[in-house]
Amino acid sequence: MTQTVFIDGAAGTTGLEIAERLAGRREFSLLAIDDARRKDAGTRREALNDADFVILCLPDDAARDAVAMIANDRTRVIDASTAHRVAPGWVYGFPEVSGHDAVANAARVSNPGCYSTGFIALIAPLIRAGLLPADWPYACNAVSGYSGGGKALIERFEQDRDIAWRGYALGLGHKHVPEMQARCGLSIAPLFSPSVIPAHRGMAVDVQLPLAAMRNAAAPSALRAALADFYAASPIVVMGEAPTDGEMLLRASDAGDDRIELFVFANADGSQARLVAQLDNLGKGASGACVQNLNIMAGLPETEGLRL
Ligand SMILES: NC(=O)C1=CN([C@@H]2O[C@H](COP(=O)(O)OP(=O)(O)OC[C@H]3O[C@@H](n4cnc5c(N)ncnc54)[C@H](OP(=O)(O)O)[C@@H]3O)[C@@H](O)[C@H]2O)C=CC1
Ligand SMILES: CC(=O)N[C@@H](CCC(=O)OP(=O)(O)O)C(=O)O
Repeated sequence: MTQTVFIDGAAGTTGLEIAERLAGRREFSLLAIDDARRKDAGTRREALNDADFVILCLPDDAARDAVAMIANDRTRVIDASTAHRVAPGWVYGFPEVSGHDAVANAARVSNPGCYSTGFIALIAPLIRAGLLPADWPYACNAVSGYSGGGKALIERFEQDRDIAWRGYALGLGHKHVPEMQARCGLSIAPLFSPSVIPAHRGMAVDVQLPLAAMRNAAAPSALRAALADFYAASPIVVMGEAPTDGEMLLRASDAGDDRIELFVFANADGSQARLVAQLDNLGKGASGACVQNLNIMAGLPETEGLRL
């Protein structure tokens, strides 16, 4: 049976990429609203209540408003915004970490932030396995392609070709920190330093571990083995091949896909390690993850329509 999907915010960066991934899928039909009425509350309310599934690709306040407009208990929601990622009653839409069954049975799913996806993929399984401490002040650097900032940041980077690097969230209060802390079960908020590079898409998330100074931290080989074991069944979260030439590259021309690759690097005596996740901010970092969650909620194979 065909199920109906309404993407609220379909003209935005994340929404457009979801629509592309759903194009040609016979299991779903998209409810479209006239472009001139896409911000009209009455038109949206009708579509929000008609659809079997709603995917919110909106700023946080508009996402909260959209949820409040749903007046039936049939419509199921995936919210790509930050609004509900640590909210009670919402399942965190990272099935590999939250559990596929939890997502499959949920009425409300919050799609993870792009940076959070990298951090949580690396850290959550290792904390759970007792191989890293939950009470360590983790530090994380990350770079993102500018599409991570939506239409406004795309326009800015495409108009000012002179920006080579943009550091931000300099008050150390990036909006992804609460979900990183909560979903990894950390007692101390991670110190998170994001930045943007002049590439349309792509992301690297990098966690530095001074293992010798940490209580109850396992050796790099054990960290690598535990991540490989935890994600062994996943076609989406995979261990990357260690580069043989000593460098990792993000290429501005990279088309991206919906996987995330994890790496564990270490020094010779194993006293220091770096955990690195490489992903597409618009793939597993946003639109790919939305489609994966939609598939699971609809009882379909999780990789249908994904770019793997
Ligand atoms: N880009 C990314 O890599 C990621 C984005 N996200 C999240 O996804 C959500 C969407 O982001 P993104 O696609 O990048 O942002 P964009 O700015 O590209 O798109 C947002 C869209 O929402 C529309 N919109 C704004 N307010 C309303 C409203 N009241 N009613 C209806 N439509 C509205 C905008 O309209 P208009 O076209 O007129 O501006 C725009 O088309 C955000 O919460 C973002 O944080 C999450 C993970 C990664
Ligand atoms: C490069 C850039 O600006 N990135 C966005 C996060 C993108 C993302 O994950 O979005 P949400 O958490 O908003 O859903 C930012 O840092 O605000």
